[in-house]
Amino acid sequence: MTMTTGAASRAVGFEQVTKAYGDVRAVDGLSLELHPGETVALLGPNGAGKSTTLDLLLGLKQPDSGSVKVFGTSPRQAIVAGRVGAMLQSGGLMEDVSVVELVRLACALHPKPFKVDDVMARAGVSQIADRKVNKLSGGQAQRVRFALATAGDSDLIVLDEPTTGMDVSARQAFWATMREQADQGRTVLFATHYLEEADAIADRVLVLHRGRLLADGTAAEIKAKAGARRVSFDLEGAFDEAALRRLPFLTSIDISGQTVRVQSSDADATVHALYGLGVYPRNLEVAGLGLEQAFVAITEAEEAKQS
Ligand SMILES: Nc1ncnc2c1ncn2[C@@H]1O[C@H](COP(=O)(O)OP(=O)(O)OP(=O)(O)O)[C@@H](O)[C@H]1O
Repeated sequence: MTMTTGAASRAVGFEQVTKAYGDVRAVDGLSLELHPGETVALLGPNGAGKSTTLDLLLGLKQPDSGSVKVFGTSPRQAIVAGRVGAMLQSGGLMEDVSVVELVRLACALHPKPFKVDDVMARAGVSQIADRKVNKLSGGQAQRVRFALATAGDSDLIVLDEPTTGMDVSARQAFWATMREQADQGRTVLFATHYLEEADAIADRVLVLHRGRLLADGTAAEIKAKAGARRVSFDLEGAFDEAALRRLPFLTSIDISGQTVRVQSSDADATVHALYGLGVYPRNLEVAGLGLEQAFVAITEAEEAKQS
């Protein structure tokens, strides 16, 4: 991938990056470029390489080969320059300090800090300013990590499973704030297992599998890539279950009483064949896959290819 000098200084790029632990290739020839103002979700099954990718991006791990550039410099240089804010899953919070003391420290360390009160308010931790950080609930600790990640005017915000442990209103407030950050031209990259969040929030979705990029596009493009559609209908009276199971292009079928739900790689052909069985389906619905089903279809197809 080649970038012009101006674009390179604004972009975040992985070029043919590989990182192995013994025999396990956690990241395997990964190339991608992230742009200002993008909100990007990083998805993948357990062990796909998401955390390793974020660690490489933050300079916490070094690639075995390939290069990681953050705004045209190394991840370390970008962090020292205050261009990166991060919220990691495991990042322990200091013991025995209060929330406001910790946020003050993060602001003091940032080259382009925001006002402590603003950071606290944005992260929704003003009410617990004097609480010791080792006495916080899981969701409160996440909000404090969020405050630390947004203590200054960074250009890239990296979030690993940011909403784990947050209640519904905390999640909504969190994502509204992240949307503002992206609207102001920052790049927001988050790894998540909550596919509905990726669907609702991300402009771009990256699907990792065994360290490789399986899909890269909008949520709608990823759903289309999976190809399959959902068909559901009700049948009256007795019907031939075996014949239903033999319908063409089915990738899955679930028969529950009189209700049948199938997933088909060619819904038109499946529905046509259904009428050919001489049954009269009621409440027939044909719908695209949700991001979660598309994700499962894409990763399972890849597993099947590799085994
Ligand atoms: N320090 C390590 N030593 C050895 N193997 C590791 C190490 N860290 C990660 N791995 C392996 O590398 C692969 C990628 O792990 P990684 O944590 O990046 O995946 P992930 O997508 O973040 O997974 P999860 O969704 O479970 O958090 C896995 O097979 C994991 O077992």
